[in-house]
Amino acid sequence: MNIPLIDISSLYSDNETEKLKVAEAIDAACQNSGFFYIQGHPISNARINEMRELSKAFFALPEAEKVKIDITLSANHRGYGKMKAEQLDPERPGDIKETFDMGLNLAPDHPLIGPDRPLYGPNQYPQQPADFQQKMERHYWDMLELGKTVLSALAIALGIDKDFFANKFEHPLSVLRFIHYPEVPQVNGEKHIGAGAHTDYGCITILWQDETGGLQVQDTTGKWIDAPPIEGAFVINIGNMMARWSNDRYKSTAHRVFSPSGRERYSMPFFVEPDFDTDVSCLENCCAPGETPKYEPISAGNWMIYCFNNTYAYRAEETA
Ligand SMILES: O=C(O)CCC(=O)C(=O)O
Ligand SMILES: [Fe+2]
Repeated sequence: MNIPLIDISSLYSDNETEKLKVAEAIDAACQNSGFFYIQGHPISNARINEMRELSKAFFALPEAEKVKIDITLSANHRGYGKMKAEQLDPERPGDIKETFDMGLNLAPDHPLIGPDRPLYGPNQYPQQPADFQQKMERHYWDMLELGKTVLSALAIALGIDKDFFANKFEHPLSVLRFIHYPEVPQVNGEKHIGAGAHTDYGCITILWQDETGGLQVQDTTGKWIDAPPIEGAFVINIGNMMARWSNDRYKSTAHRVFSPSGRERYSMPFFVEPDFDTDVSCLENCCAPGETPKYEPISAGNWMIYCFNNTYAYRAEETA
């Protein structure tokens, strides 16, 4: 299994032949490992450094400050997730990481908010620094544009209307997340897992990771393959929603963060997820005539809720 590095710059040009080449490279990667790197995207190094500093400053706040915006206080799954709040691999203890999640910031009285769509609502932000919200939201929208650009190539690759995905992000469920994996000393030579083995829930994930390394992807034989950091590149992987849409033409592959060194690490995934009510059912050309699709239709939002309830103890208790 290999994880190719794909230059997507021609997706920003008018050259249809070159776009098609990018789409074909992405198509092959999504069928093979479900993972690829991108370069030639418009997110600058300066921006990444700015977000990196913001993340570091946030996690360095006193625990008492961070828990004021704890994710358990949010009706729509936003805010600070403390150590072990998330258990990605049900076979292992909670993840040794802390997180901050933000998304589309809707005022509490927005008409989309209600018991039928519990993932919509306001964000929770720390009080300091003062420009935290502005920086987060600017990056959120820029990452969403990047996500939509990659999805336009996926639409070409899947042979569907090139705007099929583009018009499904009016009120996206997409989430920008900071993750901090603290330094963990090795005990009895035991290897340390920061994020347990899991697949992602949404369409695609666009991941920035720092220089530490530790991301691993499982191949079809069960072996773990390193997906090391490449400067200036993002790692992109297919999530379950895209696997459902494509009837598993595209693979939602298990991955984890494994840290033999136990060294501190920061990462920043952007989960590209469409509007709550988006119908996720098998694409017409991903199922042979007369064949039954592998997955039942479901709305994007209900799928996300189902997934969150399985990985967060606090949510499982609420819904039990
Ligand atoms: O931290 C990483 O590199 C990966 C995190 C991840 O897989 C996730 O949040 O879904
Ligand atoms: Fe993941």
